[in-house]
Amino acid sequence: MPSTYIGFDLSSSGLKCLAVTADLKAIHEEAILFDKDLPHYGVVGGVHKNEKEKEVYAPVAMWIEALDLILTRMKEGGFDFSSVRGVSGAGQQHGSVYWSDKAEQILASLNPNSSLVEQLSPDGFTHKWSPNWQDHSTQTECEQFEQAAGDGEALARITGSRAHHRFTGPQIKKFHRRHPEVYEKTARISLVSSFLCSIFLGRIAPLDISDVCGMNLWDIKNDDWDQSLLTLTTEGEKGGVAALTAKLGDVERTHGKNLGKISPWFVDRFGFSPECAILPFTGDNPATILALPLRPLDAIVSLGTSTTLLMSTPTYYSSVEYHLFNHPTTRGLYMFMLCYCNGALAREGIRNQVNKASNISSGTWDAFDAAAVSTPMAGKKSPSDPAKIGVYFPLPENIPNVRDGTWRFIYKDGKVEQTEEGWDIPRDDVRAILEGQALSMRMRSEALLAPDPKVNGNKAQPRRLYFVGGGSRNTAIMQIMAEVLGGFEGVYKLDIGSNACALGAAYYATWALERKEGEAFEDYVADWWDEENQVKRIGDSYKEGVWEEYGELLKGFRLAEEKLVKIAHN
Ligand SMILES: Nc1ncnc2c1ncn2[C@@H]1O[C@H](COP(=O)(O)OP(=O)(O)O)[C@@H](O)[C@H]1O
Ligand SMILES: O=C(CO)[C@@H](O)[C@H](O)COP(=O)(O)O
Repeated sequence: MPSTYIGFDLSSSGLKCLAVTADLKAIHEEAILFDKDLPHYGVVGGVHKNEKEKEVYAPVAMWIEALDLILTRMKEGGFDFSSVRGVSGAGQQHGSVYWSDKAEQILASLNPNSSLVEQLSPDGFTHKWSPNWQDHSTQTECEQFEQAAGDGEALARITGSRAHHRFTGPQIKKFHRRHPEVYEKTARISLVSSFLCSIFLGRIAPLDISDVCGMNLWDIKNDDWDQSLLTLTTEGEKGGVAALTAKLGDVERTHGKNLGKISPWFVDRFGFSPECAILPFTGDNPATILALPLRPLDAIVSLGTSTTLLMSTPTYYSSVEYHLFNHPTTRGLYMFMLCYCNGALAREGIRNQVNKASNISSGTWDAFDAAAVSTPMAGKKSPSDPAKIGVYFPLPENIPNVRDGTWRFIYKDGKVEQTEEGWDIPRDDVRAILEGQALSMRMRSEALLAPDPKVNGNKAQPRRLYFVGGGSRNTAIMQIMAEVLGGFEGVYKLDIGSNACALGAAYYATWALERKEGEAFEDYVADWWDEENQVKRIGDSYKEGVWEEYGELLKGFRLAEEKLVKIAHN
């Protein structure tokens, strides 16, 4: 049996695991879906919601039980854990886990005859929930963060992002305001990525240098915590900054560092080699960019619960419009990200309405897809018809920062009007949601894709457009989004697209252990990259005339969004 390397993805909807060999061939995939496989937690989409307080949170015990279950299934399926040389992983970003002072001792002495959940929960934690990235309960804290830095732009210059409800700094500040005695009793705070890593390591793991940028606390350029933001976070809390930095622990600045050997619990219970190495675990989006040999101007659209647009860039050019994170493997590179709360769930909402209108009861995508491809661009049956523009936010949104709702517009002769006149609802909503989601991404990535006469001529579009995530199973969705976004070298989907994040984590583990002295991650992946088998070309993305016509529609979309922000500002 050749050596293998595994990557985990602890995402919103489930826990996924993927194993590769040193030449980056995927050999095994496994997934646990929280709603279906662990129904006793009563979650929907992996989370609980308190609508009144705009809180969204997940049970930490469910994640732990999922880990035991996924490994059990792999073992029962015949997976040979003794072949695993290294483990890495990824976690949904921004979520935090609150460990008790007993946690280190429990982690270090796990009994292989008992499950993880029996041993770690509840004594290992001071709080049994982890705030989820869909949480919108920290408006006050976000305002304080931006004021402390000067404004949103200034905060983005320091931390890579303006203040966001889901970011861990504002969440921790709210946590000690709401539960001061629980905060005080908390010995350590992990991100979801370092939480999962800690279980494998048998001690609390350091935070990852990329994932730490999702906290609004890390000064990216100075490579350290921002002291004034830590002070703000701990305001009114008697332990102050010293207590918080002790709870947060170290941030691992060495990319690909071998953090130590796997905890004996995994050796005894599942047959891992005692020599198996644990590598840093990063955020789900940083891990996704590791699943492909991304070059400058290549863009990934990840169609998961959240919908994200990801790029790798050497330029630290911050803005309130998007996020910059440290690249997970390469110093001096940054990950550019747009992240929408209303991704897959919003698309599913329209799908359900279309199915209901056609008396289709199951969650199939056929009627949605048929409506998507048979509706003309912007719902215009003839050139003189007004264009239809729709914005669908079943959840409050970050981009732009507005409340939940649905807004329909028509656009003609340079003017937008909010109206449902002429709309065939829900049929026209299908094309409108896909175009609207892609137009928003196009509008906000234009600066990074600035025209370059040597590369993309005079068109602000990506080189290659890659689709990943659950929605990359859907050709109609990808086709329409690709027409809006362009991609002068074509549109591709990753073969294991619905598991890109776990794949990126498995590549990270492989590179960390197998690289030659000083070999960059990009070079390692490029050496083993098998274009024919790892990606599928879906077609030409840039269609002359179509992309330009969407450029015209973008002017209407911009006006519609301006109107919307006025009506629905959070
Ligand atoms: N055939 C399909 N067409 C469109 N969307 C799909 C299809 N299959 C799955 N999805 C979407 O993929 C989403 C899950 O994607 P995934 O990347 O696994 O999510 P996450 O990593 O956020 O947990 C589901 O919410 C579903 O809407
Ligand atoms: O909040 C963000 C990124 O800022 C989300 O992308 C989360 O990281 C969770 O993603 P999924 O589990 O939905 O893919």
